[in-house]
Amino acid sequence: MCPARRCFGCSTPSQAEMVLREVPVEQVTRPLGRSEVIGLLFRLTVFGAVTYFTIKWMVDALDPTRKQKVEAQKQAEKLMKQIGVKNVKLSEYEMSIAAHLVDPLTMQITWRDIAGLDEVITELKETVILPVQKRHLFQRSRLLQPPKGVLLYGPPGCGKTLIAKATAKEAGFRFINLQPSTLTDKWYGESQKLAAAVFSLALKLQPSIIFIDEIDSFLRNRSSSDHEATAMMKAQFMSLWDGLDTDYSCQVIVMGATNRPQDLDSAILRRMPTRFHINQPSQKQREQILKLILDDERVELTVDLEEVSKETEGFSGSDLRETCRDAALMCVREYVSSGSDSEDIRAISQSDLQRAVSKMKKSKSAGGHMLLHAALD
Ligand SMILES: Nc1ncnc2c1ncn2[C@@H]1O[C@H](COP(=O)(O)OP(=O)(O)OP(=O)(O)O)[C@@H](O)[C@H]1O
Repeated sequence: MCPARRCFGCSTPSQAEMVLREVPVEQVTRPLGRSEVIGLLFRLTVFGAVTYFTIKWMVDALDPTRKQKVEAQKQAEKLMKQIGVKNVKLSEYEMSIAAHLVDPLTMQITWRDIAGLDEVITELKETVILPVQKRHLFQRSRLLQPPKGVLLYGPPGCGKTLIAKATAKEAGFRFINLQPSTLTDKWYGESQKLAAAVFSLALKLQPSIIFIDEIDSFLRNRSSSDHEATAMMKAQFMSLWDGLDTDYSCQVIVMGATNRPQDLDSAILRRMPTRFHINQPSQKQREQILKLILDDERVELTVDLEEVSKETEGFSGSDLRETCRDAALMCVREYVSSGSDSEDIRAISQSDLQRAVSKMKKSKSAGGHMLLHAALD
């Protein structure tokens, strides 16, 4: 007898045919019973579910950004709870942007924390804050709508970030503090989804400010050397930004800060018609900043801040703060080294401030030399 199939050479039936002959015909052709169908469906469902979850688990395990995403999600959920945002469903990408969200209620910076920039503050109040706070007064005028883009430019450490935070705080805006790396250090294609998520999140949480520090590093002059994904992300960012302009009632402002406005793409500059130059503080401004920084500190009555302000030409607000901190630390160091068990640390004196100023001048010029060498190398 031929083993497997029917042998056409002879008329002997194959093994398979023999087996089939033994199964009654009605059993092969009869329709399945109800319980058999249910059993089959159940088995198919279990099989499908196991396959789906296994594949999902494998994809998750292979995703290098998974840990970051989980962290971002936790952070975002915490923040959303804090700011009382309920019933707003966020996508995975919006979640990772929401991790950079700052609640105006928990934000500490107000106008009172900024010295010497009264003109900028007044203009911001008129152009940005008032139209938001008194919407009904401005509603009918297209000209008086708050700008969708504001640029703060000037040397580092002079208060650009302070101004942005205080604006959000005073206007009651939610503040999305975006570092360029959030969008650019991503896998191919992710940047665009994240850029879209920035705007969709800002709209869901409006009124909100999208603050982009070092906006030049992110939206600099477009060049042919741009990576294709970067170029696409920039283009998309701009078109989403334009979308804000067409939506008359939306309350989202993009606020950018830069030390290098000349590096900004002209298309970006056009989208930021309201610009503020936050320059290196003048002598009068330095005196005001020093006064503010030392306001809550123990300072000898003989300290002459006008004198200190004259000696600190070229210092930024941040340099002044560091100088005052150094002077205060001198008092602490003296207290520790004297082994005193007195309840008080002595007040900051004029000579502490003068020593701290010379130290800062030295470190600034050393920094300057280092930069010069780096540029020449
Ligand atoms: N006008 C100011 N009044 C009070 N403090 C100031 C002022 N300018 C700067 N400072 C101090 O310097 C710190 C740094 O300021 P800020 O971060 O706003 O500078 P920036 O211009 O954003 O700098 P960067 O370009 O480096 O981001 C502030 O936290 C504050 O302590």
